[in-house]
Amino acid sequence: MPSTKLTEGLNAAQAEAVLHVDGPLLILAGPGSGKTRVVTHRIAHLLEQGVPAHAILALTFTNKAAEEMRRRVGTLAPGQRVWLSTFHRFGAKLLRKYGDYVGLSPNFTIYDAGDARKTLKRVIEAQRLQTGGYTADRIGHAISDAKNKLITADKFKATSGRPISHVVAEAYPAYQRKLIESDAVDFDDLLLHVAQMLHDNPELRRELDRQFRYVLVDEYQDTNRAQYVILRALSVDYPNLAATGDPDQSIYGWRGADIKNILEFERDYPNVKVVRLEQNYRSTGLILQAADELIAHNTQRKQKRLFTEKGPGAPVRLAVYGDQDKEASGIARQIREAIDSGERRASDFAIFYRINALSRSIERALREARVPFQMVRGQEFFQRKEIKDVLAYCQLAANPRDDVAFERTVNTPARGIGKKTIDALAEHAYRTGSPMLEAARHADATGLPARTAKKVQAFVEIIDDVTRAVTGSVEELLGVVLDRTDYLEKLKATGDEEDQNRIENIQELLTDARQFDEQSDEGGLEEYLERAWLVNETDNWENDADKVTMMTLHAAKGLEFPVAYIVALEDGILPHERSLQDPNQLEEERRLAFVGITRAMQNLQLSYVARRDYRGQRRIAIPSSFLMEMPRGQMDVVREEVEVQLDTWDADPWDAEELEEWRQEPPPAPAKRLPVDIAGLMTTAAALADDSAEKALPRVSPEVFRQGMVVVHPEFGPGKIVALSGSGKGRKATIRFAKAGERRFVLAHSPVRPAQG
Ligand SMILES: Nc1ncnc2c1ncn2[C@@H]1O[C@H](COP(=O)(O)OP(=O)(O)OP(=O)(O)O)[C@@H](O)[C@H]1O
Ligand SMILES: [Mg+2]
Repeated sequence: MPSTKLTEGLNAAQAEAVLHVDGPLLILAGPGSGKTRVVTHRIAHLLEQGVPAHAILALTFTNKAAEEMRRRVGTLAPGQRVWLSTFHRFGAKLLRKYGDYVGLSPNFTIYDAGDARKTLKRVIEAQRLQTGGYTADRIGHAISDAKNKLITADKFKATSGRPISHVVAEAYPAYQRKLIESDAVDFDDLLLHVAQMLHDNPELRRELDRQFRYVLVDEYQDTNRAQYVILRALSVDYPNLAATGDPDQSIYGWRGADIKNILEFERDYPNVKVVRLEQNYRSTGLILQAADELIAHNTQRKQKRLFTEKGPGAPVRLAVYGDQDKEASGIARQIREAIDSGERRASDFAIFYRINALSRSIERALREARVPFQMVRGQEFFQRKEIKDVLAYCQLAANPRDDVAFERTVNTPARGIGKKTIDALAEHAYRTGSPMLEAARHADATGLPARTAKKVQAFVEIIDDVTRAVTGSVEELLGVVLDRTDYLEKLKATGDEEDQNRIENIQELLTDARQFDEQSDEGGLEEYLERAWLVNETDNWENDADKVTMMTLHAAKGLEFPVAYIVALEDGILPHERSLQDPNQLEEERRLAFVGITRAMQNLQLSYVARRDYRGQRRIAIPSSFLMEMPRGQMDVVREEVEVQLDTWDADPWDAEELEEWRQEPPPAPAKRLPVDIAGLMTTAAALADDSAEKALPRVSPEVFRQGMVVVHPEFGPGKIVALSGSGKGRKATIRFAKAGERRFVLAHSPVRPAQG
């Protein structure tokens, strides 16, 4: 039986899922249990069973995941071209073909967030809509929210008690009309239009359902309403939908992802086969246990079993640093040493953070330690001004109704067409119901001064020339744009260093276009632009480069690394401050931490610092409440801060004798395991409020403390008691710390200990 090759090395549950052919299938399982592996093997198995490649559709959330799946299917079933894509690119493809169902031409433009926001602003201005003080950004978010929930512009209703909804009720339909008039869509439309088109046109739905007979979705827990409806519509007559997911890894609630989709799956397909995978093949036991205990604190979840046969492995390290620079250099040093000793290679390591802003000190430290690294960041290249400028010419040539591209290009590079002229053209376009390029074509009839009209005319001629070049290769087309606009020459002429960088970027764009022309068989400008606009955060990640990976926790989903670091486990960062008021959001933050922890295969370090410069402020950092929820007794607790404090001791006005005593018998030495229960490190407000956490604090009687005594505090380092008051549980101490200054503690609740302890 040929399929044994595909199930070789799989466990029974995995094999069962792989060999399942017809009928709905739901694979619910924790991290590292082989869900993604099952999807690829299942595709290969379907092919082996004689299912034609074009009848299989596999949807993922990032281009990288799609690419990786394509690669793996390629090795299992060489030469077969299955449709593997992200939801958004799949949506774009369908709309190119069937866009007339929703009023789009095949050349429609995809607006990124910036272009969409510009359009919204223009609409608000042109129609003089009352915004009630809400910014275009806020309104845009509300519209996006509605779209993700499949609430179309005509169905959106203002609700009393939500003032913004009254603004949105006016702005949303106007914005949507403008998009259609511009033959453009925003990202959300790529799903919304498709869902609507499938809903409104039963014959089209039937046709596509038949075409995509087998649909597979990985990371199903992150689907939103629109994606759910699309999947549902494609699996009515041929209900061969296979979804894999882990509700505990749902981290896109803020983008409308809805865990309910999993529950509805079981309702919509009553005869669904549900497979649970329970063996984790990725991580060692102690890492898994830390993850498991953390996620157990989420209330809205089902308990899952997950085991590993890898043994306990190394304990999870919990490292405390003085500040973010020490955190960064500490990590860089560890990595450097592991590489130098030959124990590890750079690509074994990943460093995760909650937000991109935290990456700066790490980047610097890795550079100083000469550790090669790659930072995975979104969209950047195609978001650069010069790149958007040049591509906007192509965009306008492809779609003459694209007013955003018109406004971007009409005076870039500067050709003496000012804001007044542009406003006059916009006004004329609005009145006559025509696109701005059309208004520009009749510039002499718009009442503009003759000289200005001439300049506008010259611009229109450039666009016409570019339009004639659209049928050629993308590289040639870009050549025509650069040639007709003198874009490069004008940058060269400024002599500005920034502009010289821009020139290099444009050259990189030309290279990118050349590669595209060579590789794509269908090719074409739309395809190229689509690729440019639908880039994901992880697109620039090279998984075969020997470099340390740095990325946000969101980007880390689905990946794995032998060694992982999660930095800044501090309240307000992870969990993010936005989530602190809302239990649902707090649970999503916990899932995000869970995703991070479960990326690690053999080693995991979690860290926080005592002081962090963040958002332009230096502040005392409070360890994340999530740390309290993990099995701290089994972690390796490492502090590097005390040493630092001693180094700066001289600045302190304490007497020399006392200092000498300190040096001879130092408190917890750097980089050594503390005898203190790690719970003692957790001085969060939560710890004080939470009875069980309090019990875990080291038991030192408040009566032990004396005036003048040298004590140590896990965050602030060593300090000296300068005042005492009260007694028993109410005994309070004022302690002066070398760096953090004077602070007051209720001793019974504080982790302060005598220095010798
Ligand atoms: N039966 C197996 N035998 C050996 N290794 C396996 C087996 N199944 C999966 N693996 C390996 O375990 C690791 C995790 O698998 P995979 O990435 O498919 O898990 P996942 O469930 O998709 O995880 P996540 O939820 O994080 O996306 C991979 O390195 C994979 O190759
Ligand atoms: Mg996976």
